[in-house]
Amino acid sequence: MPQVLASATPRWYSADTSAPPPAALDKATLDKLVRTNKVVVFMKGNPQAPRCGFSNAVVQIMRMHGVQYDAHDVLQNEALRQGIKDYTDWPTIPQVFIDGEFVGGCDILLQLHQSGDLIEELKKVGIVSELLKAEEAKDTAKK
Ligand SMILES: N[C@@H](CCC(=O)N[C@@H](CS)C(=O)NCC(=O)O)C(=O)O
Repeated sequence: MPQVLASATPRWYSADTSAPPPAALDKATLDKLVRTNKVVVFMKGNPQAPRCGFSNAVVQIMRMHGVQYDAHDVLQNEALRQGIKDYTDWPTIPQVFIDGEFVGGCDILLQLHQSGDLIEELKKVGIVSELLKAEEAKDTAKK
């Protein structure tokens, strides 16, 4: 490559494919991470600024239910990004855990939300969904 072009190559461009992929986080670390709260979400970005539409959808669903959760931004940590995919054998982000158990990604969470099963899953771990509270308040007002 002529010198002038080489020096004009943007710093983020690299044709170097010999760099090793980042190590994935180990199972023991992830076992702990998925239990830091009753609900844990691995996402792109954070709840205030999701950086992918699927992660944003999960945030919106959690918000509707008024759920407090721990969110881990995989874009800040490549070892976490790969580690969580290996851990669940699930190829994509976001990933949602309830009580340490893998629930699924955005599509599954949306299905659970639409069927009403998310309210039940949350109830099992002692979380009363804001949607359930609103329904109950409506029923009480009718009586
Ligand atoms: N249908 C998936 C959509 C999620 C998805 O396709 N995520 C992609 C793009 S954000 C992904 O994580 N790709 C692998 C990666 O970025 O590491 C779901 O239900 O969560």
